[in-house]
Order: sequence, then C-alpha cells, then structure tokens
Amino acid sequence: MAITVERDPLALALEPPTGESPAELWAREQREAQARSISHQIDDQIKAERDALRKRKKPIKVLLLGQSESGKSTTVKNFQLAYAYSSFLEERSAWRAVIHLNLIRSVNAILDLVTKATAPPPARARTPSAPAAPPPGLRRAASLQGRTISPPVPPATDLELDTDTDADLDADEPRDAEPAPPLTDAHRLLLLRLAPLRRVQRDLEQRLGAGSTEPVEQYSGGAAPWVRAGAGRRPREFFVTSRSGWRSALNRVKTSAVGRLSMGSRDEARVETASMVEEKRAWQQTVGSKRARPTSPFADMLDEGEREDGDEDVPVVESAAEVIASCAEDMAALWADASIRALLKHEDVRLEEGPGFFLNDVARVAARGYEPSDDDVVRARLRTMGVQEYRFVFERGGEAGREWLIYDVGGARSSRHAWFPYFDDINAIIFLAPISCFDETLAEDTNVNRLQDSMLLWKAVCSSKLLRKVQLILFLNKCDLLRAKLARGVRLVDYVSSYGDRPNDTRNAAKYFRQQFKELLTRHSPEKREFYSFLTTVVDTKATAVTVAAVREGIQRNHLKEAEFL
Ligand SMILES: Nc1nc2c(ncn2[C@@H]2O[C@H](COP(=O)(O)OP(=O)(O)OP(=O)(O)O)[C@@H](O)[C@H]2O)c(=O)[nH]1
Ligand SMILES: [Mg+2]
Repeated sequence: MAITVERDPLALALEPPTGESPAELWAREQREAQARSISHQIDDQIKAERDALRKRKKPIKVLLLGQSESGKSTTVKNFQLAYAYSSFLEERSAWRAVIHLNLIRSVNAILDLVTKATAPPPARARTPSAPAAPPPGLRRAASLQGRTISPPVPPATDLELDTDTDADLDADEPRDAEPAPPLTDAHRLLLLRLAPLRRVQRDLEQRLGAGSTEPVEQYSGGAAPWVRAGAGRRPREFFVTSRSGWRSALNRVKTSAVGRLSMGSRDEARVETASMVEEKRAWQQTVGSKRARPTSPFADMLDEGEREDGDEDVPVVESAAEVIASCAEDMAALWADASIRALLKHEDVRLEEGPGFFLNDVARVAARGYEPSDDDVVRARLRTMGVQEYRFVFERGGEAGREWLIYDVGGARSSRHAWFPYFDDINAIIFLAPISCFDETLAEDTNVNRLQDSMLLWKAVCSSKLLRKVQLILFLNKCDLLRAKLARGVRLVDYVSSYGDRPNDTRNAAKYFRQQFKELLTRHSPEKREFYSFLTTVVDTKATAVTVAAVREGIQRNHLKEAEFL
C-alpha cells in the first residue's frame, strides 16, 4: 500500500497561487513588501517604547560641581529639607559636633590674634603664631587654613579665560595704618580661661576626620585636572589633612574600586567621537578610571568599625560639649568685647562672612543640651571628602516613585580628579559659582583668584565633549555675601577691571557675572545648549526651596523630553 506524505499546511498556505498572472504576482509582492515594512515599523516602535520606558525608569542622576566652599553640600541639604526631611532629621543631631567645632574654630582664631597682639614686641617680630586654629573667617583670602592674614589677592584678570594660567600677584594692599587697639589684663585672662578650647578643637578634628579641616597644603594642579593639558601631572589619590583621618582614609582607598568607567555606557544612542575617547584616555592615564565609592558625610565619624578608638568617640564629643558649655560666657564676652571687634577690624578679619560662623549664636549653641536647628545644620561647614551619594525618591507629583541620585563632590583642586568618572552617566550638573569671592584666593593655591578658578572650571565643564548632552544649571551663589561686600565699599572693578564703570551694586554685579558665565557656555559648548542660571543664597532655605523646586522640574522635564526623543 502506498504511503501518502501530507504536505506542511503552512507551506501550502504560503505557496503562491497557481496560475498567477504576472500582474497578480507583482501586486502580491507589493502587498507582502508593505506588510513586512509595517511589521518592521511596529518592531521599531516597540523597541523605542521599551527604551523610553527603561530610560524613564532609570534614576535621574545629578552631579553637583564647583570649587571648595561654593555651597554644593549646602545645596544638597536644601534638597534633603525639601524632599527627604526624615533623613535630614536622622542626621541632624550628629551635626552638633560639627557646629561645635565650627564655633570654637572661630573662637580660637580670635585667640590667635589676641595672643599675637598681646605678645611682647620682640616675640611679635618673630610672629610665632599658633600652628593650628586657622580662622575660618579671614575672608579676604578665602578660608584661612595656615595662611597669613592678609595675603595679596590676585585679580580675576579681565575674566579672559582662554588659558589656564594663574593670575599675577598684585602688590600687597596697604594695611590699615591705625595702631592696633589696646588689650588689657582682662583679655589675657580670657585667653587663659578659653585655653581648653584648643584641646577641644584638636579632639573634635580628630574625631570628625579629614573633612573637618580645610586644606593646608598648597596644590599647584590646574582648575580641571581631566583636561588634556593637565594629564601629565599626577594628582594625589587621596589627601588627608587631619591627624586622625588616616585609618578611614586608607580604608577608603582599599574599597574605592567600585563602578568602572565604561565607555558608551551612558546610553547606546550616544556616539563616542575620537576626542571624547581622547578625553577619557587622558584621564585614565592620569588617575585611572575608578569611581571613588560614594560615602556619607559622616563616614569618618560613624564608621565605628574602622576605628581603633571607637568606644571613646562618644565621650570625646560629649566632653567637648561640656567644656564648650563651661566656656559659653567667656566666649560670649570675647565676641561682645569692643576692643576685640576693633582688633578684628584692624586685622581685616571678617569671621561672620566665613563658613560655619556661629559666634552670634554662642549662648544657644554652647548651652548644655543644645540640639541643632535645621538652619544651623544648613550653615554648618564640613568639607566633603571624595564623593557622596544621596538618594531621593519623590513621593508626590506626576513623577512619584522616581528615584534621583545626587552626587556631591569635594571641590578643592586636589579633589577634582575624583569627578571625572561621574561624568559618564549623568543627566544634569548643578554648578555652584560663589560670586562674592572675586577678592579671595583659593585655600589650596593662594596664587589663584577664586572667581577666576570658578570660571576656568565652568569653562572646562562646558567644553567637555562627554558632557555635551548633559543639562547644565548654574547657581551664582553667595549673593548675600556679595551684597554685604559691595555695601561695605569693596570695589568689584579693582579685581575685575573689565567691570569698568558699571555701578558697584549687587544687581549690576550679578548681571555682569551672569553674562560672563553665559558667554563661556555659548563659546565653549561643543553643541548649542540652553543657559539655565539662578542667583542664589543657599543658606537661605526659604528662597532656595523655590529654586530647588524649579530645578527639579526643569531636570525632570528635560529627562522626559529626552526619553520621548528616544
Ligand atoms: N553666607 C552664605 N554662606 C554660604 C552660602 N552657600 C554656602 N555657604 C556656606 O559656605 C560654607 C561652605 O559651603 P559648603 O556647602 O560646605 O561648600 P562645598 O561646595 O560643599 O565645599 P567642599 O565640600 O569643600 O567642596 C558653609 O559653611 C555654608 O554654610 C551662601 O549663599 N551664603
Ligand atoms: Mg561639600
């Protein structure tokens, strides 16, 4: 019996009809080609939607950049206040030690001046000033770790920033010719009574780690170490300025190999040009490609496992608080004393314009049982070491559930090498430029004008090919200090000659700075991009809440737009 093999029904169905005329064949092929094209279109659309969804679900990553003391960490605190208040509250008490340290550093800075002023003339000639206790408010020259009181401030030149060279030093400004105010035995007595605060300062600095002191060493690297010109120099991997930060700093070095810089990982749609690759290669040759592990601002303080003397740490903070409380009245007397104020004026020291100034609140801050307020925490100064990551999940609004990662970096020149690996995968940069600092120099390089450093840094960020798609948002910060400075007669034109004969007021100065930063962005961005800028005083939490909300919305909108575009 013959076996019949049934034919595949699918093949049968797809078989061209028998007896098809050439015209029918042509029409059928047309139909099939059209169907295939529609099918591909649908596939592409599904893929695009999937990509867009993935992109929408990806956390939004924001990098805060700017020189040291520009207000980056203070901006993060504003984000926390607005969107993560419970985590802000969790940390609030821990800031007490930082605030105490900020307070007594101001006091010790005054004591240094009094010691100098009351020393017998021959000793004064040798100026054996106390080694520690850098007065954080000697503002004519940024933060004053280990610096002379009135160093010459290089001008910001004409803000002609085509080269990364340091400005020439001006001749020192003439010091107030008036004699120093007389100090009496009562002041010497205050010196004696407040002497225990020196020890407390050392203990707290040791306890809080490297971030609690400002850089003492001079650093001669450029403004933006990732730029090719700087690639030949080898920046230090980590810098430790405190006496006790070694162990935790070494541990951080050990654990820093997290998150490799991967080419093209930001998103597939982005093409890496030769110069971008070169930008990365220059960087990798210089410092390697590793991201430092993001840490908490209290990494030194809270990481008990890393410390040999962990058990003693709480008593150190508590006994410091006790000594501070017992010195409260004398500190208040010192700060209220007319001769002391006159001495500060004579020495051109403005503690109140410096970071972490709490002397006006001494009675409250030094009292037993003191608990920091939100504002205290915002004004407290703790230098950022390495890179700190903050996670926010927004609960309200159309973007509820969206995760944000905000990276806060250390801004000193010696820390900037840690920034670059974060350039690879971010949506926006908030760049902080303190515009009150046109007459100050960097703590880490007293030959460099702070305004000029900010502009060089901004220019480098704007020029980066890797960052060409990243949304840049500029905060022209410390407007309150700019206002105070101009109001007391400091003339902007003396430091920025291109300011010319414009009125020496905040409105015109801010407008001028905005224009200069905008020009740098327009001139140096690899692609056309919008200029977003805000005039800010980030210690003013009420005003900053409005700015932060606008920034959040802007970044979100941009992110969604990009997702749609995909
Ligand atoms: N008066 C005033 N002080 C400000 C302003 N912004 C920041 N500060 C203070 O300046 C100090 C430095 O601010 P931070 O936020 O720590 O600066 P940073 O940019 O994080 O500095 P690094 O961590 O060293 O890179 C803090 O004591 C702040 O309270 C401002 O707009 N006005
Ligand atoms: Mg910081």
